[in-house]
Amino acid sequence: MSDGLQVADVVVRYPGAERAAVDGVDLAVPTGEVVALLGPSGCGKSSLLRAVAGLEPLAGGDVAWDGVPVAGVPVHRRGFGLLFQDGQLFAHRDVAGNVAYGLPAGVRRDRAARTARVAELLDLVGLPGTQRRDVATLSGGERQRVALARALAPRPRLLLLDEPLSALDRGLRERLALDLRDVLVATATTALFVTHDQDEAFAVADRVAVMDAGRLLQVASPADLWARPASRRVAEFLGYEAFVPVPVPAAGDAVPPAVAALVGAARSAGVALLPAGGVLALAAGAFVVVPGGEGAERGGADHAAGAAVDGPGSVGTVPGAASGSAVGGPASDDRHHAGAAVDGRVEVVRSRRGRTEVVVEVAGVGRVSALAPAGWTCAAGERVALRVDAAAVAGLPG
Ligand SMILES: Nc1ncnc2c1ncn2[C@@H]1O[C@H](COP(=O)(O)OP(=O)(O)OP(=O)(O)O)[C@@H](O)[C@H]1O
Repeated sequence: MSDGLQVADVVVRYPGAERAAVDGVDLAVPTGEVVALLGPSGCGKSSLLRAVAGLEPLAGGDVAWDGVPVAGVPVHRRGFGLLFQDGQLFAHRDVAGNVAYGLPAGVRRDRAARTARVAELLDLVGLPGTQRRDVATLSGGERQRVALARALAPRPRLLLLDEPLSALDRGLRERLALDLRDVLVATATTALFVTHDQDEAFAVADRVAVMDAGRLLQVASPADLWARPASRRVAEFLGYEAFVPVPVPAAGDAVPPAVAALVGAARSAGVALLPAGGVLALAAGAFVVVPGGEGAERGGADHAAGAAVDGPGSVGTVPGAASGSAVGGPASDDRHHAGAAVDGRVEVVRSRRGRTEVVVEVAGVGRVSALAPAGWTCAAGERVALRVDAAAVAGLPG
């Protein structure tokens, strides 16, 4: 028998709606695991969460805990905790009163036990000593911490969180996402966490379930999802910004140097093998600016010579290309050389967290965001040398 939450072929349909909001979803969340439901607005994340909670009726499928269906069990009897975007604190109770509200009746009635447990929960969420604070005086982040303490108070067997951080500003959200993960891990809480923010999903969850148009597209650990998105749709949603077909092998076909460099670097770095007809997905940072243009000079030879496909799913340089900048061949395991063959035209220069990031137009690839070393900058219109960072490149099926 499986432990934890099992969602089997669940369908949620709203009256009058043309299509189901949740359309046959299967998902398991074993005890102790934190799973993020990630997807664009309207894809059905909240509907699925609410169906698990018992707040929406199932139009099909089953929800079970430890193998026992919970469909007939009322919301408050499921042993599931809920936390929403607005923690919905009780304005007429202080912090301790809000947290204590979540405690089981036995603990709530025992004054010493209640005091101790409230203090323990407030320590856990990083708000020690705030018991007597009026909740109206708390910041948005503090309010959500209190709401989290209240939700954890009854030790729910499953905590359902619906965009709990989305009302907060970005910096705070990032910090709270990490704190939230720490709290869930420290309390061994099984959790299903809805978000539309990739970074948040990756920061909080053990596994991420990517959802689109009522269906699950892929469920994997953050690292696996990032390295091996199952489809272009998933990759787009994770933030991959350019897609380049892997050249189909045909002796003598010219391959743009940037594409040759990408394929070479990806192969060298062990990116999942690229079948002929597959696609390379590039995230911001797949190209990195090489200051001083030393890469462009070396790349000049490649540029002039062009490159050619040399085997199934692989790319190499044509005979005559400078060997120091050969790309993609079995003998070339050098990312720097691979990338040094490439240059691009800067279209936009912007600053991100004090570092320069440029949008470059790269022949054969298109517009991509390239990262620059600290302290470096340039102007729109300049050509810059680029190298490939295979950590921001993934292979997709064609
Ligand atoms: N109570 C409702 N009645 C009718 N349609 C609804 C209801 N709630 C949601 N929907 C519709 O169901 C679909 C899925 O909505 P849902 O809120 O589950 O998506 P979501 O992924 O959580 O979106 P968001 O991130 O914007 O909250 C949408 O098309 C939405 O308009």
